[in-house]
Amino acid sequence: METYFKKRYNSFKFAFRGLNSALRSEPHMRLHVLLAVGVVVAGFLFGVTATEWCLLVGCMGVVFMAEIFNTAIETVVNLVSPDFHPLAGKAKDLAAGAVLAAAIMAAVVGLIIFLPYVFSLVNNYL
Ligand SMILES: Nc1ncnc2c1ncn2[C@@H]1O[C@H](COP(=O)(O)OP(=O)(O)OP(=O)(O)O)[C@@H](O)[C@H]1O
Repeated sequence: METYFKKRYNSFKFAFRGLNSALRSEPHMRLHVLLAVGVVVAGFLFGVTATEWCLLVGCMGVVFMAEIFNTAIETVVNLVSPDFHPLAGKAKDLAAGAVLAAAIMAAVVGLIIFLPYVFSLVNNYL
């Protein structure tokens, strides 16, 4: 039983090490976190609904996840193919494309949620 809990504890420890490594080594990851903080601040300022919070948090999670997978794929590609190879390039381009797709979708969801709040704020001041 102790071994079971020790293994689970280690799994979490390794996963947090992965998160820490992504944050420390990836400038893009830090940018995503900065943008997410901006979204959370805007969410509180505009008083978005519970459903809107769920959508925003879901989008942030998908972007973080895509960026971390992208980093993992880049790392493995660098390990197995340090020299130039078209397939290595394709794998990295695909992983980067996944991040871009997630970021575009998150931006669209953000605009759909926040634009009406911004418009009503502007209308109140006009
Ligand atoms: N071993 C390789 N063989 C062929 N093309 C490669 C190789 N390594 C990188 N590339 C090409 O260069 C691009 C940039 O690769 P790089 O490893 O610099 O990632 P990056 O853009 O710095 O990623 P990030 O900024 O997320 O760390 C890749 O998307 C790919 O097109």
